[in-house]
Amino acid sequence: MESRHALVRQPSSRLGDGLVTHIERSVVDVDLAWRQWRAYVDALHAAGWTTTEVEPADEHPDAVFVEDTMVVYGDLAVIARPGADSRRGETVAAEAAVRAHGYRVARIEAPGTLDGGDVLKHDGRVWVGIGGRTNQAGVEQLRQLLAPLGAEVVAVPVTKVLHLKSAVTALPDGTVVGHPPLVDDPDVWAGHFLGVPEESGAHVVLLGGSTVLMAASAPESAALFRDRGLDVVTVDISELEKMEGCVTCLSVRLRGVPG
Ligand SMILES: NC(=O)NCCC[C@H](N)C(=O)O
Repeated sequence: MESRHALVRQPSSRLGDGLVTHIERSVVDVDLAWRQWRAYVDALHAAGWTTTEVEPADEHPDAVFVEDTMVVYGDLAVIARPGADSRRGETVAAEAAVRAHGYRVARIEAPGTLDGGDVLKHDGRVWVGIGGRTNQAGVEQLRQLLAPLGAEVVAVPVTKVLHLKSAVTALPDGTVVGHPPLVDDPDVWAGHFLGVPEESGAHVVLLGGSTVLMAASAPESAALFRDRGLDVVTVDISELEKMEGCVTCLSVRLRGVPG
């Protein structure tokens, strides 16, 4: 069985000062955010995952969104170069954590930028969103780094939401799910795209087998997935959603056995 281990990172006490781009800023209850983050980590544990906490970075309000710090493929961790200046320093401790798990490490270098949240992987294909955070140079570097591992990197546009995985993620069978008004070009996944009725219904974390984790804010999408035979676990992440976060960006899933 594949390993099930995830990197997570505690929310900063300054979470409410994080970036918001496509939504209105609203007041974050940091204590509640903490409890919601704990419940998210508990949900991973309940599904059989173990976790490592990346060293906290209280000076980085967005550090809890640890997925953005890297792209893990096979035994290689590609350390991101976040598109937002305020997030650049988040990668240092994340790199240390993934190295400690035995992964080889490469880095996106200037002028490239790339956020992990812009990278959707399924079965040897790697779609990378070019938009507010990830640029063409970042995509080309990722293509070069992943080519020896057999991955096919496909660039896709992202203009309506923060990251590619704010728009689409993939179900266990490879069906790509997205809320149509927020997906730039669903034809990229022609024949494999499923529209969902809620924005956060587009965000699923694959927990193994037919189990997916998603936000409690998408009950109609959850019902749709249950009708397709999936086991759906939900968590309330309302305070993290206020900062444009979603279930995917709260962890880096390490599914392979490196080395
Ligand atoms: N992968 C993700 O969707 N990450 C969410 C990052 C939210 C954070 N406030 C940001 O703007 O960078």
